[in-house]
Amino acid sequence: MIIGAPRKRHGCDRSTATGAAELSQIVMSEFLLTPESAPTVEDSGAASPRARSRNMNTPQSGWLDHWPWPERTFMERLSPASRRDLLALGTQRPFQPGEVLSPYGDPANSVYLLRSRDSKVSACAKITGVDGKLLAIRVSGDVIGEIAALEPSSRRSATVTICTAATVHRMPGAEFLRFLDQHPDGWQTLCRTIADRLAWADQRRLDFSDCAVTVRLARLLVEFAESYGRRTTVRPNGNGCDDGSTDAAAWEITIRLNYEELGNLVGARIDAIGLAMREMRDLGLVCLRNRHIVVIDNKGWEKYSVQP
Ligand SMILES: Nc1ncnc2c1ncn2[C@@H]1O[C@@H]2COP(=O)(O)O[C@H]2[C@H]1O
Repeated sequence: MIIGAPRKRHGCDRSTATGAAELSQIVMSEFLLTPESAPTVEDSGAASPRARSRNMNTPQSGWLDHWPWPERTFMERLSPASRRDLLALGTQRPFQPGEVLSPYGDPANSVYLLRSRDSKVSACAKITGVDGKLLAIRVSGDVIGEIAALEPSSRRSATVTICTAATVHRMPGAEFLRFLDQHPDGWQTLCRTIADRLAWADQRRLDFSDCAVTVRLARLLVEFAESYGRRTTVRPNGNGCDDGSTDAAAWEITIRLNYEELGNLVGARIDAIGLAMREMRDLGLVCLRNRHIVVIDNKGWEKYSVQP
């Protein structure tokens, strides 16, 4: 899933419109292409001998038959047979947070399938544009690098950085295209993924032009909580979240995002994000635990036309 494929549509009062400059910056960062060379995972050679020995072209891939792929991801949408065939392609290797999977402008065209190492914690990758601004997040079950595979003469449209320990299945672009051709649900699933991405971008642009920063952020946080939240309980104490057994139900967003990254996603400056977070904290809607944002189940979200 691409955070966040839109599930709800909301309008906003035009009186809360934000600057067109902010909007155009985000739009530009999605479409500008400037070739640039940087070392890539692909340039560092094929998979290590260890990784090759774990090539999924083995019957061992059967244990992934029951893997809990997150909802609306490429893998979740494929039929079990197609899923098995995709996992049998290419090689896999572990990645650590901070490792760059592919840099912006790179000419390589492998396709990557992201997978969590632990079925209870979703792996994530951050997608950043040429200006280093966060454009999107991909999680376990998503394919990454499909754009260059579709047009082999193009360069990577964004930098992809792993943000939690993950296993990455890598396959040559041509093999991925063959997979799509040979499986009835292949192309359809890829199109649905790209449609989600377009819809999300459209919704963000609507929000950017119509809604106040706090509303944009509230919607994003609730979407993140729905898609990537881990159920928990909290007793908010003003700043942090004290754990408690009988306290408010909440969702801890498993992906760590700083204010700058949140600002990139909703088209706002870091100080505006700080103010919006403070407002939500004061209303008992969010708190912070180990630098993870916790979204608290509270009627107060209705103020922003959302409810977790
Ligand atoms: N706006 C975006 N939203 C989600 N994923 C993206 C976005 N821009 C780029 N990507 C992904 O990042 C990858 C970078 O390499 P590719 O251009 O081959 O394919 C790209 C997509 O898989």
